[in-house]
Amino acid sequence: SIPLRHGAHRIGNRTDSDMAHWRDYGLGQFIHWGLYAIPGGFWHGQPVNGAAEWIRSSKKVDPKEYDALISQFNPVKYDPVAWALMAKNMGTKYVTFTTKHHDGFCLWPSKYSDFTIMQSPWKKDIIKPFVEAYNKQGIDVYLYFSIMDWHNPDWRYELKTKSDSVAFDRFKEFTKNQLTELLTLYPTTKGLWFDGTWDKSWKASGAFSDELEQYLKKLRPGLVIGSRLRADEKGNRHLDANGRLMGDYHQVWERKIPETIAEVKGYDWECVMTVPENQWGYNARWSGHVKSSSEIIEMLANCVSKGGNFVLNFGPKGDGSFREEEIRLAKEIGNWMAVNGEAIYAAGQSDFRKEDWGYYTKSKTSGKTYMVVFNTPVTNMLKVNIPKNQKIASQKLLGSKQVLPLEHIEGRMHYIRLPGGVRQQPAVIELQLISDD
Ligand SMILES: C[C@@H]1N[C@@H](C#Cc2ccccc2)[C@H](O)[C@@H]1O
Repeated sequence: SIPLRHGAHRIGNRTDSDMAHWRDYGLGQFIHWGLYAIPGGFWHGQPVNGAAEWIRSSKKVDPKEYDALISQFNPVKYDPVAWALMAKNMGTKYVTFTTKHHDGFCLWPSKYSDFTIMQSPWKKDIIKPFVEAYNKQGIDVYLYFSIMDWHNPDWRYELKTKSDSVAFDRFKEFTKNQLTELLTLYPTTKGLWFDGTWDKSWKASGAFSDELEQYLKKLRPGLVIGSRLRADEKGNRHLDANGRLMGDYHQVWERKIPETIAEVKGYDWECVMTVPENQWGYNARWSGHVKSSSEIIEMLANCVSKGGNFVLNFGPKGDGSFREEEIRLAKEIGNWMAVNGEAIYAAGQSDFRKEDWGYYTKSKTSGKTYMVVFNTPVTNMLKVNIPKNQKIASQKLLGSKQVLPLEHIEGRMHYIRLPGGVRQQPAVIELQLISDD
């Protein structure tokens, strides 16, 4: 292997209780909120292509005019208690909240920047009441932080000259100071979700990213940090030059889900997903496909069946209220989770071979296996290939507890018959297995 000073320092996944707790979440919420929620994808009355939270980078937008939005940020409908209740009712176990996106606007009173909530009409910390409200609902809080900061004059995409490096050294110090602030002001933070680390300047800062991660974990032992923070000294990200994961979980799964278990490569991982095609911040015009609650539940079950967590993004409006589509989705997902959550929480990959009708998950607590059914065959007969040395002791529909007919086909192959009728939401069957010596 290639000798590295700033590559992965651990081979294999974390084995501590904080990471075991992270592994069991199942369902998370992402919230993208900031100045970009004010224009909501429009500029001077015209729609701007691309993600709403990237609008400052559009050729149609004068950055100075964008930055002046700070004088309009006064979210009179911001109600973190109501936000946390909506998340709780959805069945959320953890939330990741944007403290600073690429535009550099800080939702907390950072003393290292003049572009914060304190210079807006709101003049109050947004993050503190958010953390308190979510923690009160038993939801763990993770803080999103963009390394790339378009507002900071010391940010560089590339280090071409000596003066670039001098400026970027100041920028690194600024970054470390802001992160220290966040962990000090919000000590219940369970982890940091880094973004904006794809440019050459950061790829050339592998040693710093390594030292920063070690500094943060010393400051907050147990902190969970994904693979998007680090670069090794050769500029590799996520996996170092020896193909080893740099971080506590694989953070590449943005708006995509591994097709196969093999693609997971045994790492801890989560998928972060938008409701429309690619909008994280509020966009007044959702164009293209908007996902239904059943589609989202399928993505959730798919991720859990492959040992990962699924995190759904919400983009509140500039006034702090949520759009109707997101309120409805949270309710519909919550209704399903209330009945079927045991197939998702503290669950992961099962011993069964995947079938066309949907996904198997296995509970780490009860040991039960669950069939999360999305594609009901016209026969209503679900193929089940029972693993060797096991047999099914019971097969019940979650919710109704209705025992379903089990029919042996041949060898390990069986059929479980689903009751007929049209279903609005995916059905879940609980399998109790016993050894078949
Ligand atoms: C979690 C998501 N990461 C951010 C991004 C991006 C991005 C940037 C360049 C090319 C493709 C994707 C989005 O703005 C959102 O914050």
